[in-house]
Amino acid sequence: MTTSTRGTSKVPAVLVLEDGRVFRGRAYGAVGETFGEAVFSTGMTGYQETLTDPSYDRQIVVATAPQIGNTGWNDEDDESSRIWVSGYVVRDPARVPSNWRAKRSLDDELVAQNIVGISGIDTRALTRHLRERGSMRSGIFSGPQLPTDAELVEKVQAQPQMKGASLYEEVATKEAYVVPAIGEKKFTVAAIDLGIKGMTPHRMAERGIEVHVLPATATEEDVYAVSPDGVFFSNGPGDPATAEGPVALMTAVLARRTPLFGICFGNQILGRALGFGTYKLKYGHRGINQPVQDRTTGKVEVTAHNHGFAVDAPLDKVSETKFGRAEVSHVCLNDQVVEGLQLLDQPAFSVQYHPEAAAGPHDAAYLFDRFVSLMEGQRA
Ligand SMILES: NC(=O)CC[C@H](N)C(=O)O
Repeated sequence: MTTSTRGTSKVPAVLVLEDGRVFRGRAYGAVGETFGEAVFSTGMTGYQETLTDPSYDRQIVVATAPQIGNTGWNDEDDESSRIWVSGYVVRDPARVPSNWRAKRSLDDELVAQNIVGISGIDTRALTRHLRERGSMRSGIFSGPQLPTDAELVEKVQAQPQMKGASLYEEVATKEAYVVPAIGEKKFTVAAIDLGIKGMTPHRMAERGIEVHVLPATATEEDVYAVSPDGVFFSNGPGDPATAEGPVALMTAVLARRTPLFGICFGNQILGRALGFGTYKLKYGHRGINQPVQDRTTGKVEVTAHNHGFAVDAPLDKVSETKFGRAEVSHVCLNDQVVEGLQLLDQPAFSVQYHPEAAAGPHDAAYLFDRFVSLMEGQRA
């Protein structure tokens, strides 16, 4: 049974990590139990976009910003049809949301969508722990009577790991749909939904692209049935090493030399289609303040990230792949992680981060223009 906590709950809650560390707090949102990979996000704004991003499926998100919920919940900013995080960890929840667009409080929305959270946690200590030990399996448990910590740790340790998890089919649309171009239609794009965020087709539509969003299981025939000028592969949850179907589809698209753009999971799939490996980062990149350098121009941009895996490609040389020469186009300046790939002999590129970034920043929006240029180039 779930009840609203309104940020003032007295119901005890615990966050339990798989290495045995336990944080005690109070119930926030729905009361009950939930499991997921504990990951921290450094965004100080945009929690509604974060919580509704399908790439957070099966993750318990820790907000490093100490106050959460101040602007409540509105009917405009969702990135998909529901909240996908499996749990939410905050320090100091707002008791009274205040924003002209707010329709309800964040904790009421968490209750309505049955999302178990915890508040009153020292999120700074927790983040430092995850930074030192790495992201790990965790659980939130709330209620008047909780089992012993040892029993809860055992429950957490029985959960599946994120490494090896195949989740994109679970979150993707089952039916194809069309997002019409805004203004004059200039291009048609087939977008493979692996967990797509609503802002992505919108950013394309703003540039005169009619976007045909196709299920994750779409075939080469489904893609070419819409006569696309370009093909897009979206962000998505889980381990890219499991994405055999999308890698095979992308390989077919590359063989036909159709202009191609990928974001996040889509970047990892391009990496794999080119023959690179992927690996799990210790604690990932999540937030809206990550510095990335576009090595093709030398410019540095501040960007939105949400990834726990990365592509293993050489930074210091052009690679020969079965689709010609490829290079690392973007790199994260915090840790030199690969943040983008581009082919030099055909029109295809991808980035590991989020140019659609609904909550901003918008430094990377030029990447959608780059995609448009590739499609224009192919027509010329
Ligand atoms: N936002 C995404 O597409 C994330 C991709 C992948 N699930 C990762 O964690 O790296």
